[in-house]
Amino acid sequence: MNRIAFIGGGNMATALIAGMIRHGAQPGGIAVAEPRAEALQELSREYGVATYTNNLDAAEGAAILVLAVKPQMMADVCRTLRPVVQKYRPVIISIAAGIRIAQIERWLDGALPVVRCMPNTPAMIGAGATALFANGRVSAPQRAEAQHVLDAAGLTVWVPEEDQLDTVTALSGSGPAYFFLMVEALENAAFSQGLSRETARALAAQTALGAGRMLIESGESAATLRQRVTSPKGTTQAALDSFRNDHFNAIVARAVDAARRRGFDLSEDMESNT
Ligand SMILES: NC(=O)C1=CN([C@@H]2O[C@H](COP(=O)(O)OP(=O)(O)OC[C@H]3O[C@@H](n4cnc5c(N)ncnc54)[C@H](OP(=O)(O)O)[C@@H]3O)[C@@H](O)[C@H]2O)C=CC1
Ligand SMILES: O=C(O)[C@@H]1CCC=N1
Repeated sequence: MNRIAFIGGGNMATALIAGMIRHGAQPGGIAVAEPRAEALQELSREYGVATYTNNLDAAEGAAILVLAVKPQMMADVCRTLRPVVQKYRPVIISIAAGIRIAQIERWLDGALPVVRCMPNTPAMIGAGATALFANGRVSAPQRAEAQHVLDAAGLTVWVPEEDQLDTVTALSGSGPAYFFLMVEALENAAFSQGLSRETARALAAQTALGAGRMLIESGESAATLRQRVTSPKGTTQAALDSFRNDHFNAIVARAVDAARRRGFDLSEDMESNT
């Protein structure tokens, strides 16, 4: 694997680095730049990667540059990286929600190979889901390298249009939070009916795990698996009827649309602020 540098050493960068190391990447080939000294110490101690407080030092000579800072930081971070990017012309991988490839190229001052992707936090345990999109300047070997980095975090899929990444962000990027919210709500409902907090939490979490594994391992659709739980006129039917009466599908569709629109707004905000 070519030398890779991460700009930003927060949650997602750490998750991706952990995956790469688990899959046999050499720590010496991974550099991370990050302002927080404690985060750098932890990355160095845990994974043995090279750590820097200066972005340019980390990016020096890298063939792959992963931009893993908040969307609001992207313009400033890209501008400071210009000299090293123009010198080495690495493939750029951006994981920032909303930020467009055209913006990244403009902030980095030139036409560059850029892969924009959207991973999610289950990458921390190798169970991530990532969608990727590459611009026309990404070569086949660079595309394979980008995929290799994200493969270490879990499932990867390529999407044919960049705009689809806003929907991906609203689905799988933010999605873990929706399932956590559901588990919290189930836990609270069972607690209010008299189960202990501990028991409610354990049963809700294990139910999420079991349902998730069945979705992946059974090869059957969510609808089929749902129907198999639902005895006619039984308890599940009562709950599902209640969800339906409360317009569950419409609630979810509105939430996913809000997330998608927020992704679009994040890039627009950067236009007005930069
Ligand atoms: N969290 C998630 O579920 C997902 C996040 N993403 C995307 O990943 C990106 C990172 O998110 P996440 O890891 O959650 O955020 P974090 O805040 O955990 O990580 C970002 C890191 O970048 C550091 N940083 C800030 N300024 C700079 C700078 N100028 N140069 C280098 N590093 C800097 C931050 O340090 P400090 O804390 O000191 O500011 C922080 O440690 C975002 O763009 C987000 O949209 C994508 C998919 C899922
Ligand atoms: O909430 C966010 O903006 C980021 C992107 C996807 C998940 N977390």
